[in-house]
Amino acid sequence: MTVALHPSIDNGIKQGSGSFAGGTLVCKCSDHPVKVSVKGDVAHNHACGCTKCWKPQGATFSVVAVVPRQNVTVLENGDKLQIVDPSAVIQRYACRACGTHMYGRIENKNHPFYGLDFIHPELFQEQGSQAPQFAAFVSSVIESGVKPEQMAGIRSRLKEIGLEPYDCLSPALMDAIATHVAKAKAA
Ligand SMILES: N[C@@H](CCC(=O)N[C@@H](CSCO)C(=O)NCC(=O)O)C(=O)O
Ligand SMILES: [Zn+2]
Ligand SMILES: [Zn+2]
Repeated sequence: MTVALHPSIDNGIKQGSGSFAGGTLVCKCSDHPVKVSVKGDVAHNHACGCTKCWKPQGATFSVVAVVPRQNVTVLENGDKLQIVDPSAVIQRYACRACGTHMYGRIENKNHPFYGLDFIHPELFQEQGSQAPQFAAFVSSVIESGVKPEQMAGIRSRLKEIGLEPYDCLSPALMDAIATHVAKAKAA
């Protein structure tokens, strides 16, 4: 049986159009859904195995990307949003009714990713946003109950669909974080 990762990638990665102009993220509520507008395409889209990122029912990974925070605007039913964990680095705003995370925001101005919001592109009503590029925090799925002996199958399935598995972020993002830290130390 094929390993289930996430419904939006289990049947293969659908490439982005390359000209996605943005769209509207919609939560899972049939009544008064939360709607969030995002201007422009997403960046660094990836499958994430960490315990904190929102996953749809039954998924082992989330699919999460970043956008500039000034491009994110709550359009409708924002009164349903609440912060999941105010002490987390990424403050995730979730719908109180259905639990869907609509956006995650970093308020620490010294954080390497300050200025970027985390969103789940599968919630776009529109098609064509950037496809996932890699898989992050893969070993962390064990913290959600995956058995260590399942990891070889999970890593090989990720590679099969074109997502290189990493146990933290991708080398490019880890380099960006280290560069930020080095500059902060030198200042
Ligand atoms: N093993 C932990 C890892 C959690 C973690 O560090 N997650 C990252 C990536 S989330 C999007 O890629 C992170 O930056 N977290 C900060 C935060 O969640 O506030 C686990 O699985 O919980
Ligand atoms: Zn909802
Ligand atoms: Zn995550």
